[in-house]
Amino acid sequence: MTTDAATAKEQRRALRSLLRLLNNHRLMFTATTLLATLNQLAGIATAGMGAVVVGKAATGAPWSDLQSWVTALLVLVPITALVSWLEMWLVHDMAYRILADIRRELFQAMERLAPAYFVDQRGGDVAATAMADVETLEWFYAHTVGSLIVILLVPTCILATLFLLHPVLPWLLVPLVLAVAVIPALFANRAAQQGRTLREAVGRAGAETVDALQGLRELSMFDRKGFWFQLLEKRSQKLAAARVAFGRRDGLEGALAAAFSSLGMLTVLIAAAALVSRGELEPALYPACVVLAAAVFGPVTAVSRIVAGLGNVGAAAARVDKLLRAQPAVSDFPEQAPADTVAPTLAFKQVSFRYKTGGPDVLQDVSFRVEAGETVALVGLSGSGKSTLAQLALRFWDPTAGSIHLGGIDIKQFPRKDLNQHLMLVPQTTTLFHTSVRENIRLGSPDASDSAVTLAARAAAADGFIENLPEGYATNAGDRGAQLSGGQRQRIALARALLRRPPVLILDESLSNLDAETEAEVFARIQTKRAGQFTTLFIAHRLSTIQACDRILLFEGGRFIASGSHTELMRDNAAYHRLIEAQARAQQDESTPTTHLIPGAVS
Ligand SMILES: Nc1ncnc2c1ncn2[C@@H]1O[C@H](COP(=O)(O)OP(=O)(O)OP(=O)(O)O)[C@@H](O)[C@H]1O
Repeated sequence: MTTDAATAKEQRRALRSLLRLLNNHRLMFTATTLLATLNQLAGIATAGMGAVVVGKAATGAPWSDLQSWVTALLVLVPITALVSWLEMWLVHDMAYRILADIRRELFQAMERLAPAYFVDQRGGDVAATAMADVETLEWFYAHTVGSLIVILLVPTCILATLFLLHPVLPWLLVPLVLAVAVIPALFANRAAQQGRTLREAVGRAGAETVDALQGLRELSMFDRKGFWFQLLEKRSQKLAAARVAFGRRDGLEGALAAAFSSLGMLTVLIAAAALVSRGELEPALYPACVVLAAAVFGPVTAVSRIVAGLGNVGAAAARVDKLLRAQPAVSDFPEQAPADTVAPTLAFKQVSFRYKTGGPDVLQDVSFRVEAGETVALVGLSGSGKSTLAQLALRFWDPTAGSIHLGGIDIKQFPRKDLNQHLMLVPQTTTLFHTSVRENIRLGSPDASDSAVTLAARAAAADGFIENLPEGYATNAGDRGAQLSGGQRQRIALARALLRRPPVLILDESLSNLDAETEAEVFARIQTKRAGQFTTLFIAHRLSTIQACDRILLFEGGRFIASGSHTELMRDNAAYHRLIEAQARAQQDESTPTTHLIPGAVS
């Protein structure tokens, strides 16, 4: 099978799969299909009856002969308009309801797939699928599915009417009708490939635009705005070229359909004229024959145009379907919580992990246990696997080997929402939303009272600066927290986590943007709120934080190599000793950040 044919097959499968969404709107779909058929038939009947009136008037029929036709026409015209309006209304109502259903399914899929699946995806491209690709499907639901049913009904009715006028006439038309119907099939594979190129170009342009917007500051600083705008320009041109190529083929199909339609009408025009001159057809019916011959091509051409556009719609459907059917990195979250109460202990048992099959082992045979109420520091060189450990504990990924236990229970036995109740991660970089600081803190605890929010902010040492913001807790954090400093964003993220009172809390360099004094204050407040009761893991580079923890777990090259207090490790462990010496050297060097264990390792 050629690539084009495989693409077309994949798109047909995606479109078939999206047909299932009509099931929830069966009544509406039946009504719109009936209305579409009625609309077509009423339009053709109006044209046909008009032609009869013309024919009769031209052949000198008396007014009494015309009166009933004219009356019927006067009734039919407003009914046709009404049916047409109803059809347009209902068909779009149905289509946009289905688009809302698809977006709902897509957002559910994104939730299921996050975060592992999206590590390899471009945000703007995924956004283009959720917005532009879904919008493209409107054409499929509003103008394709019902119309394909109408194509079978309406031309059959017209050909039957022509048969009644003279049995030869429909047979002259059938081959040409079939030719018009077959044109899109001849171009289907090409159309599918062009549609795919077009949708990919839309996605890529979206991804590049989002990248540029998010990185405008960096592009400005490094004087690369021109380069990036050139790239955007190139993407735009590629998108335009994809649209032109699609339009050129689409236009050719349209021209061929128009040529066959005209040929069909011309054939009937000549043949009916010959029949009239031989006395086999009433002269008064001659205009009606020509009008019906033209009308038979109306729906066929319309559907041929619709099918010609299906390459674009099919490609959009394939992108939507791919996201809907993607498999999450972690599956089988059970429905039932394994226990009512869970002790806040965390244990890694012989855990190994690699991000990709065939990739390097990021963690190798890691085993350790953190007891309830302990405050532990995870320490190691940059890239030694500390963040990976934290993400495995949250089940963003599953270990390649070994297991992770919360309160003695394998975390695979927890439903996702339950696991998130017990275990919370404040990542290195956090996202604040374009809403008030209060709502940002309340993100994971929507029912929390204002005073609970204030207490959480206090525990994160965020209360002081929040109260000084122009509108206090009601101040908008800006787009992704743009109106706050890095340290302020980190403390809001910490308050957000503390508000949920997670039994096990992992802070992944979540205080790295704070100065040493503020970090020490935040650390002390966290300890006051949690020590002895809850378990806290600090992934940290700053010596003061590391020393203040009950225990230090040392990692090197993806392996857990030692555990103990600062004094014990300084005494017994050469690797730890080296790390601390590096820190001491850094402190002596004024040009080097003095508060970090690994120079330049703040990520
Ligand atoms: N999504 C990913 N896909 C493939 N490799 C990854 C991915 N994320 C991290 N890695 C790799 O895994 C290794 C461990 O990374 P990790 O972020 O866990 O280290 P870390 O100890 O937290 O480092 P740092 O202190 O700099 O934050 C690194 O070599 C990194 O390149």
